[in-house]
Amino acid sequence: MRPELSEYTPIYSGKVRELYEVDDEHLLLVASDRISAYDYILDTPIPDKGRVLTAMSVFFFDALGVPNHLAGPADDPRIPESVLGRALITRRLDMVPVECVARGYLTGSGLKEYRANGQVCGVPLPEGLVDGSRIDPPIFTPATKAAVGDHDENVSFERVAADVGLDLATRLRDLTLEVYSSGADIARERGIILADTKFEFGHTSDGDLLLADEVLTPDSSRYWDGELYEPGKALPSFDKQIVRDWLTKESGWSTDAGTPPPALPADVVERTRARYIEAYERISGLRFADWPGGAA
Ligand SMILES: CCOC(=O)Cn1cc(-c2ncnc(N)c2C#N)cn1
Repeated sequence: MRPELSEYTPIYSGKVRELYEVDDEHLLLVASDRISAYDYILDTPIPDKGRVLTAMSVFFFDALGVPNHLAGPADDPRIPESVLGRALITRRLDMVPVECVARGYLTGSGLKEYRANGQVCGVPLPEGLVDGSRIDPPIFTPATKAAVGDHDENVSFERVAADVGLDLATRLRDLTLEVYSSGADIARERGIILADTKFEFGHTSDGDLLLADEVLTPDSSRYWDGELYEPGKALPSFDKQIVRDWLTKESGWSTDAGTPPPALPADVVERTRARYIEAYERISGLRFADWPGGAA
């Protein structure tokens, strides 16, 4: 008999995920079906999004072989039925307050900084790069965690070293670049480009540094369709572009409307759900139908 979610104490609620306390040593990390676009949380959920992204995290945690915070399988008996398949039991860590970002392609806030001063987070880049340019080797571009609703602030490696110490900053950079490169190689072999990603790390009570949070999901990374990539061509988001295009080209809403986006039509929801499942099955080589928590 699985416990009810109400038996666990909620300790954190993000835009699309929640964290609960299971006991002194363990947490329950829950991924919702909510989707964000243009800094709004949309009213319309994408069925199974939480389960697909949880499956992606587990695939990468297993594939990357890096010490991490997972403390049980996807069907762990401590996971309530209501969130089975979109929740994981994790070790409770002392989180390092750094958003550990790796970039293999120049876009987003990195591109904005590059255009202003030819570097990103203090890392100088070659001249002449444009939106979508490859950054090889990838770079570590950390950020400080912003308050809910704000954007994270890009900071330099030196600032991270000043905040957490040079040794830990160096380990965070090395691990971030190693894990990103390994994950990006796996995805690229299967036709999907992970342009950039954000990791979080934490310490155990014994002082071990573990990879935490979600890893290499479409919510923590930019997913691009490798078949569409051309050097210097910024790509639409593999998972969110259907929603973005409907919102800005068909719904009558616009990002400067000053009003929340409208509800999504059923076909946009279903095509978006299918894109998440396609990304998971292509990258993992596994069937989403085999993942726990599906309709009985
Ligand atoms: C709702 C999702 O959580 C976050 O966005 C960031 N966050 C992570 C923790 C955390 N805290 C202790 N131990 C952990 N294993 C974790 C993890 N993961 C807190 N906030």
